[in-house]
Parts: sequence; structure tokens; C-alpha cells
Amino acid sequence: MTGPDHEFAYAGNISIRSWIMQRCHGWTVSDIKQLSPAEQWRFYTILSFLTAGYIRLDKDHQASPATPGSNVLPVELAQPFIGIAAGLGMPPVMTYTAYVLINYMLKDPRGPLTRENLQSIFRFYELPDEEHFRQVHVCCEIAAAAAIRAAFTALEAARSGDRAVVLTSLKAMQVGITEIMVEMGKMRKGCDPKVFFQPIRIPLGGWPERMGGVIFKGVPGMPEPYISGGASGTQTTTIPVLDAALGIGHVDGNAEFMADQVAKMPPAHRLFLAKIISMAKDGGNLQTFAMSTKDSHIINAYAACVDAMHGFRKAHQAFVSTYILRQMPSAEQSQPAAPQGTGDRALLGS
Ligand code: HEM
Repeated sequence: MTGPDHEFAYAGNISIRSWIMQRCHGWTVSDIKQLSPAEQWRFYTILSFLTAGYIRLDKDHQASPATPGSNVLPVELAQPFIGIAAGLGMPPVMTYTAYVLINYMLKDPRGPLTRENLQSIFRFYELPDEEHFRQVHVCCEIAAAAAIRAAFTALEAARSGDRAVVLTSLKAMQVGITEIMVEMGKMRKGCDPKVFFQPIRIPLGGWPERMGGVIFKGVPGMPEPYISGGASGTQTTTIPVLDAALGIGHVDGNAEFMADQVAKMPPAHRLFLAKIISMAKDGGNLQTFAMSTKDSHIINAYAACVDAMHGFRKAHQAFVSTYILRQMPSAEQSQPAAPQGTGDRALLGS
């Protein structure tokens, strides 16, 4: 693992262990509480990378072979990770939050929030593909901001019956959703599917059951092993917020998986999503409102948003095929139960 504001370079499990021992051994939960919130999130990100690297990668940055005992996190990593994660209300595993949402900085702090001015803070590899993969996600999040703002305004306007504002907000939502898709479409320009499949996605996979989960040494009360999927786009709040506002539901059978993904969002994002869901229930979602108006302009603007969301999902499904399913050894491709996403769910059902 490397990062511009870190003096150490990842050189295998041994150096990680000694690095963390020097700095974190003996840290207690009350030491962690002395940190400012920003420092706590930074520390959470560092530990997310260190623990994922420790368990999932060998010294050559390749997937670690699953040897007996290779899923045990030493106390020097386990205790601070559990302490910081619990304090922040986050799970002790690599999340989209740590990998994407809080893992970028501006090259020029006074410059704009644009791709050219973005740089990751931490990364597993010195691979431009990894940098590009993460930046495309960050740019999707940036693009989503306008759609989210418009969704909130539209829901408020629907509640007060302000048709004109609902109409302009729906149009803004559609532009925003299309923008997310445009950003996502840039993935192929800098992230080779082969490189994504191996090695980029390896340390993102968390502590899944099929790899025996992970044992947090020296942390009483933790399940042994602790099982959890890792970082996944399902942990973005943006798409679920837009779904909720538009009244787009999920297929049956996804509820448990989705609840787990929501638990991996930052607490403030969870609260915001819950607020949007409750606004959409109380005042009616935008579908209910659009239909109730019988106004063709509003209904068409609503339908354009749903089409844009459908377009996003179609384009996204093509990425899942190109970057995961087609990269699997052919024997695995023919086994429907085998392909898994980094969020630890069978892919063919997604
Ligand atoms: C190489 C590109 C990508 C691949 C291979 C990929 C892979 C996946 C996979 C396998 C899932 C299923 C859940 C899991 O098990 O993890 C998923 C879900 C999801 N991903 Fe991606 N993803 C990619 C890019 C993106 C981007 C750029 C976004 C934009 C924010 C995104 C947003 C989502 C969302 C919102 C879900 C939840 C499913 C849904 O709401 O339709 N993904 N992704």
C-alpha cells in the first residue's frame, strides 16, 4: 500500500506489521477518541487498506494463497481497527467509503473538483488502472450531486404540490443521472478489465465466507471468524437515493444484502437515505406524484428519469460482464454459483 502522505512503502506483510506495531501497538479506544473526526476517518482508511493488504495480498501484491492461519489479523492491527470502526459506526472491513468516498484529495487545494485535479490518497498498487478505477467512481459521485439535490427539491415540491418546481427538478435529475453514466462510461479508457480482475479487485473483497472470514486476534466478543463482504458500488448512497425518490423498487430477495450494504455507508449518508425514503413515503414518491397530476410534461420528465436509470443499469451490467464474468477462467464461467462480486454476493443474481 502506498500513499502520498505516508513515508512507508508496502513491502509485504512483515513490513506492514512492523509499521503498525511501531505506531499503533498499545493504542486504546480512549486514545482513538482523542483524534479529531477527520483524523479518525483517515485512520479508518489507513487501517482498511492495511488489514485488506495483510489478509488478501502476498509480498508481490498478488492474491494470498489461502493457507492455514492466513486469515488471522494480528492484535496490532485487529484492536485499533475494531476500535476505530466501532467509534465511527462502520464495519471493520474494506468499504466503498474507505476505498472511494474519503480516499481522494485535490492536487491543487484551491482548484476545482475535477478529474484532472483529483488524486487518490491511498492505493494498493502503483498501477494507473487502479487510480483510474477509483477516480471514475469519485467522478460518478461528483456528477451525482446535482441529481441528488434535484431529487430532494422535487420531493419537497411534490409534498407542497408545486408542479413547476417538480418539473424543473425532474429535468435536472435526468441530466444528472445521464452525467453519472457519462462518467462511468470513461472506465474503459484507463482500466483494463484483465488488470481489474487480477489484481485490483483482490484486496477489495473483504472477509467472505468462502475464504474463511477473518479472525481478529485479541478482540473479545468478535465472532470467530468474522464474515463480511468488502467494498462495492452498492455502498454508494447516490443510486439508492435516486431510486427511492423515483419510486424504483428492488427485486425480492435483495433485502438482506441491501441492508448489509447500507450498514457499510457512512452514518450521515445512511441518515440522509432514510430521510429520502421517509419523504418518498410520506409525501408520495415522484412516480405517484407524476401520475396523480395527469400532466404529460411531468409524466414525460419522470419517464425520462426512469429511462436514464435504466440506461445506467444496462451500462453497468455490461461492465460486470466485461470486467468480471468474461475474465473468469472458463470452468468458473460455466458454474452459475461461482461468480461473486466484491460485496460478496453471487453475480448472476445481481
Ligand atoms: C469496472 C467497473 C465496475 C464493475 C466491475 C462493477 C461491479 C459491480 C458488481 C459486481 C456489483 C454487484 C454487487 C457486488 O457484489 O459487489 C455492483 C453493484 C453496483 N455498482 Fe458497480 N461496478 C463497476 C462500476 C461502477 C460504477 C462506476 C458505479 C457508479 C457509482 C457503480 C455503482 C454500483 C451500484 C449502485 C451497484 C448496486 C447495484 C444497482 O443499484 O444496480 N459501479 N457493481
